[in-house]
Amino acid sequence: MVEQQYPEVLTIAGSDSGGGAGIQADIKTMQACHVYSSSILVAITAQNTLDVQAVLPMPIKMINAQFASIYADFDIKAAKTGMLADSQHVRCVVKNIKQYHITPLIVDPVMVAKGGTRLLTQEAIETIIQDLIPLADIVTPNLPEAEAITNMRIISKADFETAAKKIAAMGAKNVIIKGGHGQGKTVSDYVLLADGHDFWLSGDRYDTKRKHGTGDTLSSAITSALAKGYSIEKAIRFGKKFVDMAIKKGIVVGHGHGPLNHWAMQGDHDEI
Ligand SMILES: Nc1ncnc2c1ncn2[C@@H]1O[C@H](COP(=O)(O)OP(=O)(O)O)[C@@H](O)[C@H]1O
Ligand SMILES: Cc1ncc(COP(=O)(O)O)c(N)n1
Repeated sequence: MVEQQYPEVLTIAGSDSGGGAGIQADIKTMQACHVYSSSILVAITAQNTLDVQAVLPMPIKMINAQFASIYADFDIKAAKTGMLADSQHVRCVVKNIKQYHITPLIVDPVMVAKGGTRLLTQEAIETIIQDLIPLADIVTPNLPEAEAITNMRIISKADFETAAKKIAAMGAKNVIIKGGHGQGKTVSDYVLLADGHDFWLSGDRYDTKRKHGTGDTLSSAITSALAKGYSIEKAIRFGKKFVDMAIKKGIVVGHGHGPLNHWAMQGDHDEI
């Protein structure tokens, strides 16, 4: 008999019944990155690749109970947040993050699903800014999320840099503004690190509608890499490579915004 230990990680997010985004994308990514994933469900969605058909936020008591269960038993090396539904649920998650001193923490401020359904109420954006972003080691907004958080339009490279500085001033240590919602042959994410060092992560923009769960996959790969002891910069670079491969080597599932291929880096033993 052989026993092995893997770094333990946690995702605090919503369930996607279609398996492409949310908790399911997180767990698949973490598994592929060879870390052990635990999960706290904040909301359940009835969802497929076409749209979100229904949303049910979990009772607050049940969220507190999940945190208590996890932290009574596991040695969580890194955690991430995803869909948090509304202000009350953001505040509940914040309370638990403080209570259990959860760090490093990656905050993916999920607001709207690819199909257009809101996954966070408008008023909760302010709660995320006030209460959650200051706790983030890394915050990973996409373009519309970064615009909502900073209340500015982001078009030019200079706009990305200004917006990232604004988010850093809100208390996030490191900021990634993802460029997936932009235009052009390449897709570029802008990274501003805590020490002021900044860089762009650019790659081919794949012409595909199979991009459901790209943000969840990126933030989960980064969380996994941090749990394995990578530096912030190395973890971010690894995350980008993981999501790039997972989009590039697509799989055929569903009739709409299809999921990614979380097996894409399997066998890449240098990286994983
Ligand atoms: N068409 C694409 N081709 C290659 N990479 C992409 C594409 N769309 C998004 N990405 C990458 O996927 C990650 C998530 O980006 P984005 O889609 O903007 O986030 P979200 O899923 O939160 O909306 C980023 O690293 C981005 O560069
Ligand atoms: C439960 C849940 N969490 C997150 C997303 C965002 O993923 P995407 O932007 O790819 O739709 C989603 N659709 N559902």
